[in-house]
Amino acid sequence: MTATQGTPAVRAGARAVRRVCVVGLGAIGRVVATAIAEGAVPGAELACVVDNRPVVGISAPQVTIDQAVEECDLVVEAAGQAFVREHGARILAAGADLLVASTGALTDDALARTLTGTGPGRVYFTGGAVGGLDLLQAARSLGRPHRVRLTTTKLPGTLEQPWMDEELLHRLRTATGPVEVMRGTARDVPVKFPRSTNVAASVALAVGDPDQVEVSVVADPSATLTRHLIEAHGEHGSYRFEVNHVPDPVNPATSRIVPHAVLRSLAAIVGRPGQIL
Ligand SMILES: NC(=O)C1=CN([C@@H]2O[C@H](COP(=O)(O)OP(=O)(O)OC[C@H]3O[C@@H](n4cnc5c(N)ncnc54)[C@H](OP(=O)(O)O)[C@@H]3O)[C@@H](O)[C@H]2O)C=CC1
Ligand SMILES: O=C([O-])CC(=O)C(=O)O
Repeated sequence: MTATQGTPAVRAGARAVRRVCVVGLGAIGRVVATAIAEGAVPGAELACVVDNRPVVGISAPQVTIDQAVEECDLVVEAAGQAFVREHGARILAAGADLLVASTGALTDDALARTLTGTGPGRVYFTGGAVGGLDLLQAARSLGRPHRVRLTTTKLPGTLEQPWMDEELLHRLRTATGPVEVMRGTARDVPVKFPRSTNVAASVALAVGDPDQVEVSVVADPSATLTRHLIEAHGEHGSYRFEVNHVPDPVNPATSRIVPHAVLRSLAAIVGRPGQIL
C-alpha cells in the first residue's frame, strides 16, 4: 500500500454511498426499494427501479435495464430467474455488483461459470427465506456433509406449475393433507418451481454442490405457514434448521421475511464505518 492509498481520506472515499437499482417491484422488491429510498440502509441510496409494469409510489425513476446499468453500481434482483440468466453478465461487465434473490438461476453450471467469469462487478446471493447458510458454508471447509436434505412445505396453490399434468393438478387441488409434488436435487427442483423453491439453490450454494442437496416439495392445504426444514449430517456434526414463515398476502409463494433478508444482505454489502456488520 502506498502512503497515499493509506490515508484515511482516501480510504473513506472508497466507501462512497452505493447507487442501487431494484429490479422487480413485487412482493420483495417493493419493500426493498421503499426501505432504501427511506434511508433504512446506511451506505445505499435508491438510484432507480426496473420493472415490467409501470411502477407507482416509489420515489426513484423507473428506467430500462440499459439505463440502470449506466446509472447504478449495485443491482438488487427481485424479478425472477430469467432476469438473472438474461441480464446478469451484462450488469457485471458494466461494473455493477449483483445481489441475487432468484438463486435458482445459479444452479445452471454454464450460467454460474459465465457470471463468476465476468467482472468487474461481483455476484452476491441472499439467504432469502432460509437460515443457517453461514454455518453450512463454514462446515464445508471441514469436508462435505454426507447428506443434506431440504423439505419445503407450502400451500398447494403456490406450487401449481404449467408443466404439471391433470392428474397431479387434481391431486394438488383436492389434497386434504400433505402431498409430495416433487422429489429431486437442488439442481432439478428450482427449475421446476422457479418462483417457489429458490431456497433449494441457496442451500446448494452454501453446501457447494446442487446435486448433493436432496429436496422434497410438499403441498399441504393446512400449511398456513411456509415451512423450510434443512437437515445436514457429516463427520463434523449434524445440523437442523427449521423456519415457519407467514406468506406475503399478495404473493403467498413468497414469505414475508424475504425482502428483509434481502435488506440485511444489502446492508452487509454496503456497510458503513460505525456499524457492526
Ligand atoms: N431466495 C429466496 O428465498 C426467494 C427468492 N424469490 C425469488 O424472487 C423473485 C421475486 O419474488 P416476488 O417479489 O415474490 O415476485 P413478484 O411476482 O411479486 O414480483 C416480481 C416482479 O418482477 C417483475 N419482473 C419479472 N421479470 C422481470 C424482468 N425481466 N424485468 C423487469 N421486471 C420483471 C414482475 O413483473 P411481471 O409480473 O409483469 O412479470 C413483478 O412485478 C421470485 O421470482 C423468486 O425467483 C422469491 C422468494 C424467496
Ligand atoms: O419465500 C419462500 O418461502 C421461498 C420461495 O418462494 C423461494 O425459495 O423461491
